[in-house]
Amino acid sequence: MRAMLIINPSSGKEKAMDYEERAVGILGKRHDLVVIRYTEKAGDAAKFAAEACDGTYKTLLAMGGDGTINECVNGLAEKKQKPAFAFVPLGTVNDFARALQIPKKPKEALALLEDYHTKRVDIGKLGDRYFMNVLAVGIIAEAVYDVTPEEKSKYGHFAYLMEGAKAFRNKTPFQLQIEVDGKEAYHDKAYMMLAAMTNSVAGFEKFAEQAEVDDHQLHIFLLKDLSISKAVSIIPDLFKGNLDSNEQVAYFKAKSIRVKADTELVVNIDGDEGVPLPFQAEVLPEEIQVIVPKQL
Ligand SMILES: Nc1ncnc2c1ncn2[C@@H]1O[C@H](COP(=O)(O)OP(=O)(O)OP(=O)(O)O)[C@@H](O)[C@H]1O
Repeated sequence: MRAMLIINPSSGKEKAMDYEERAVGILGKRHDLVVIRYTEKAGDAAKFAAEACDGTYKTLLAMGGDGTINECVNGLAEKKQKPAFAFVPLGTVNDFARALQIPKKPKEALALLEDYHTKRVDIGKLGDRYFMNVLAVGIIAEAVYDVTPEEKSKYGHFAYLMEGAKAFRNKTPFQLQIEVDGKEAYHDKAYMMLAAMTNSVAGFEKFAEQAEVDDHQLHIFLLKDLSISKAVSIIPDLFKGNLDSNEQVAYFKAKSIRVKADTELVVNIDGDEGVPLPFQAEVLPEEIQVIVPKQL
C-alpha cells in the first residue's frame, strides 16, 4: 500500500519543507511507495486528499496549518476507501492538534507514525462543506477575518482575543433562532453563536472542555448579553473551562442544528467564510481515522 504526503510549502514560516526527508523516511518503513504532493493554492490539499481515497493508499500525511488540515478533511469526508490521516501541525493556532494531543514539535508529531495508533474522530457537515473544529456566527466570526498574518505570528492565538475584544464595542445583538435535534432550543437575542466539535477553539483548550473528539455532539454556545459589567466574567470562565455555566452564555449539545437570524449573517466554518444564514449542520460520527498519541 502507498502513502501520500501533502505539503503546504507556505505553512509555518516555510518550515514544512525542512521535514520532508524525515517524513518520507518514516513513511517508507511501512509503505511500498510514498507519493509527495505540494500545494500551490487553495483547494489543492482537498483535491489531493480525495485522490488518496482510491483504495491504494494506507496513509495520508499532511504538513501544514489548520487550513491545510481542514482541506484534507474535506477531501476525505464520506469517501469509502479513506486512508488513515496523520498531520504535522505547522499553523499558529492548531486547534485540531490541541484537541488530539498531537505534539507541536514536528519531529515528535512525525514520531507518531512509528506507533501508528489510530482513533476515529467526528467531523461536522454543513451543505457540501466539512469542518473538524468550529462553526461561528456573529462578533467573533467577523473578528477572525480582521486578524492579519503579522498579528498572528506576533501574538499567536491571542490575536483573536484582541481582535474579538475590539469587535465587541458598538455591537448590537441579532435575533437568533436555533433548533437542536429537530426541537426549538433558543429564540432570542444573541451576539454570537459557536458550535464546537472539539475542546479547543481559537487556541483556548478549555473553551469547550467537555467536548470529546468522538462524542458525536456539537457543543453550542450562545452569547446572550454584553453589558460590560457582566461580560467581564466571561474571560475567567474562558480560561477555567466554565463557559457552559456562565450566566451570559446559553449552552446546548446536539447531533444537528438549524440556525436562522433576523439580519444578514454569514457562518464562519473552521475560520473561513462560509454560507449565509439560514443553515443546518450535522455531526458525521467517527468519520475520519486519525493517527494520534497512544494515550488518547
Ligand atoms: N504554495 C502555496 N503558497 C502560498 N499559499 C498556499 C500554497 N499552498 C496552499 N496555500 C494556501 O494556504 C492555505 C492554508 O494555509 P495553512 O495550512 O498554513 O493554514 P492557516 O489556516 O493559514 O494556518 P494558521 O491560521 O493556523 O496559521 C490554503 O488554503 C491555501 O490558500
